[in-house]
Amino acid sequence: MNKILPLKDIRIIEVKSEIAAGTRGASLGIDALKIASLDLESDYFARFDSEEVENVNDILFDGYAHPHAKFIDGVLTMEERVCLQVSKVLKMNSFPIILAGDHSTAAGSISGIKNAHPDKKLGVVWIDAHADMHTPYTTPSGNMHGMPLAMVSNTDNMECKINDPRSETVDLWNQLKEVGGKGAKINLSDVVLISARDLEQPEEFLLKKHNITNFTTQQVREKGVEAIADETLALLDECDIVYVSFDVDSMDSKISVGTGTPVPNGLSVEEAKILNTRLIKDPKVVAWEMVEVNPTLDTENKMAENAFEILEATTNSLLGE
Ligand SMILES: NC(=[NH2+])NCCC[C@H](N)C(=O)O
Ligand SMILES: [Mn+2]
Repeated sequence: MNKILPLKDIRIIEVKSEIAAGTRGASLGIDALKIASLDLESDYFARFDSEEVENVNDILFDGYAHPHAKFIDGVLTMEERVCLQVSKVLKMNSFPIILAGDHSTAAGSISGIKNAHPDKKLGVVWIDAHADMHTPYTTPSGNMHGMPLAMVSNTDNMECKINDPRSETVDLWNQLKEVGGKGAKINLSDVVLISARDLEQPEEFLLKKHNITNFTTQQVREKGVEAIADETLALLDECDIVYVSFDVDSMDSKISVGTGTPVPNGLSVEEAKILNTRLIKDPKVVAWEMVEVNPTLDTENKMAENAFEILEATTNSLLGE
């Protein structure tokens, strides 16, 4: 193992939270990545400082009280904690690489970025099988990992209302939208989706309403991964800074067995690697996140090994290696 001194000050933020997923085990994803790094004989986790955000996973034992926003009280606590940590790392002039369990805490990451850069226009690249734009009023499952982009864009999507959440749920939802400061942290029109292929009607509605681009897996193949990365960044041209969120379920269900909501027709490991390594080279990108590795659904830690390869390659690309 050869030690390489980091050029940029990278800080790893570990968020072992899994309360907002529909299946159990995503909190173990970060440790699965560490095991993968050892099996692949990498010194990755010795190279960077890392800090863990304390989780509230114990509330899972009590059962949920809000059917249209399961464990929303815990989600609120986690968003606040992640927001604080991400904001702190950015204010230290470091680059946060966030390794998280379920995708809901990406709302905390985005709020933290906005908190550190209140005057900058923030764009989001969301590489995911899902659009994660539901609200308690539209969710088919009540799982809040399907809602982070609605939380940070101050979206209720009442036009597509199908659920009637209780007033206690609505109160907590309104508090969630205020984490890191009042009002929207991003505009949905400043989101680019890549490989989102399992959307419900309320999300399709938002895509149309805000003119959101969703590059399909087929387009990635036809145009080439590099071209898609460049087009994505060009679409966010008016944004001052960019956050990249990589949900491992963006990869095809043949490889993404070890994740809670796998979907066919996704990216290959190689495509995901090229995409992330290319995107992170853009100086506008201020934070990168990987989520939803769930080793309890996997065999022989395959997903974490693939995901780790992408993590290491992406980090090296950031460092210019
Ligand atoms: N981050 C994720 N894996 N999200 C999956 C969301 C699935 C579905 N749209 C739901 O709301 O339940
Ligand atoms: Mn997701």
